[in-house]
Parts: sequence; C-alpha cells; structure tokens
Amino acid sequence: MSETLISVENLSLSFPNHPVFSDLSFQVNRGDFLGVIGENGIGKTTLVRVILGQLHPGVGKVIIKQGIRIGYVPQFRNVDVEYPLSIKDFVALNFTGLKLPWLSKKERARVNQVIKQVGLEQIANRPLGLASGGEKQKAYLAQALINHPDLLILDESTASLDPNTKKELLDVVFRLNKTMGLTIFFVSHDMQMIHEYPDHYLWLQKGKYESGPIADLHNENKEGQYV
Ligand SMILES: Nc1ncnc2c1ncn2[C@@H]1O[C@H](COP(=O)(O)OP(=O)(O)OP(=O)(O)O)[C@@H](O)[C@H]1O
Repeated sequence: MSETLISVENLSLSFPNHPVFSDLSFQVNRGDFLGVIGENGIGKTTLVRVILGQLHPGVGKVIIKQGIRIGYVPQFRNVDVEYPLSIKDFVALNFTGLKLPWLSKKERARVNQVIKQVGLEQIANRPLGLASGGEKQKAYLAQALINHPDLLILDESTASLDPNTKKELLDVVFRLNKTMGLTIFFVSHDMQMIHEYPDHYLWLQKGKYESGPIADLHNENKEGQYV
C-alpha cells in the first residue's frame, strides 16, 4: 500500500460571491506524478495555496502527511540581468538565505549535487541574470530540491518556456520521479504535457472535476481547448 502524502476530502471553497471548489476529493500517494489541469481562473493556484497551508478550506478536509517536506517551483519570472548571484549561490539561498557565503562542506556538496541533478553543472558559476529562461527555471528547480523534499509542486513552471525547453525541464522532473520516487504535483494548462509526463491527472472544471490514471484522460479531451 502506498503512503498517502495529500488527502483532500470533500473540499469546498469560495471567495466572496465566487465559488471555486465544490466537493473536491483526491489523494496524492508517494511516488505519484500528478498532473493538475484546468483553464485559466479555474482554481489551480488556489489549490496549491490550500496545500501549502496559506488558505484554509471552507468545508472539507485537507490532510498533509505530517513531517513531509514540500519543494515549490513557481511560475517563470524573469530575473534582471544585473542580478548579482551566481546560479550556485542562488540555489544555496534555500538553505537559510542568510548564510552565504559561509556554507558548510556538507551544504556545498548538496548544492553541487542538485545542480548536477538538473544539469546545470557547466554553468553553475554564471550569474543567474545571464542564464536563459530554461536555465533559470532549472535553477529554481534545483533550489526547490535542496532540502530533500518528499513532494515537489510545480505551479505552471513551464508556462512561458518554448516547447523544447519545457520538455527539457519536464524530462529532469520525470527522471527525479522515476529514479528517486520524488512525488510530483504538476500544475499546467498544457494538455499535451499532461498526457506526456504524469501518471495521474486531476482536471478541474467549472463546478466539477475528473481524476484518475492518465490512460483515462480521453483523447477527445486532448483535442479540447487546452491543446
Ligand atoms: N484572494 C482572492 N480573493 C478573491 N478571488 C480570488 C482570490 N484568489 C483567487 N481568486 C479568484 O479565484 C479564481 C481562481 O483563481 P486561481 O488563481 O486559483 O486560478 P488558476 O486556475 O490558477 O488560474 P491561471 O491558470 O490563470 O493561473 C479566479 O477567478 C481568481 O480571480
């Protein structure tokens, strides 16, 4: 039996005069690669905020397994070319944000390890501001990995990348899922990506939702408005 990391039970949530979820239930088990899909404004980021504990459910339960660590990769935001930190230093910020440049030997080794996992070792000393969009996003991914998360949340992290760069980032995430069993909560409005990488899906729709193994996400849906 796999271990449940997130259990959402009969969640209903509304903003004033604006219902977002009604009776939403799903689970995420250790090792899952869940793709969360839905059109703009449907509530994907709201769901991430609920899981991160920033928003409290109105009705229902959201149970996060005690003691798990969550890594978060935000939507791509450009970084100014003048940004002073190297990729390596940027990744290390997630240890405390204050210790730079006084990292322990062990911390340095961990930085090098995650940089290697995301494939940035050749440019680790390059200023982050001079990295390409895809490289910046990989740096955010490495930063999210630094504290050994059990669960990685990617919130539209590939949205503004070109198709090849998107694929490159998702290939890294896929490898982490398959080789290390890292649990992935991948939020996207790109139906093609959802068909390609996750093993389960949660499709948020107006007033309802669908979820299940990815094989149940039918082809007629693939032809829908998200392609
Ligand atoms: N704090 C808030 N107060 C009121 N309404 C909100 C608040 N946060 C979000 N909303 C509304 O709730 C709905 C869901 O927003 P959310 O950001 O979760 O959607 P989304 O699926 O992530 O959209 P996108 O794909 O565009 O990022 C939207 O209509 C949004 O305007």
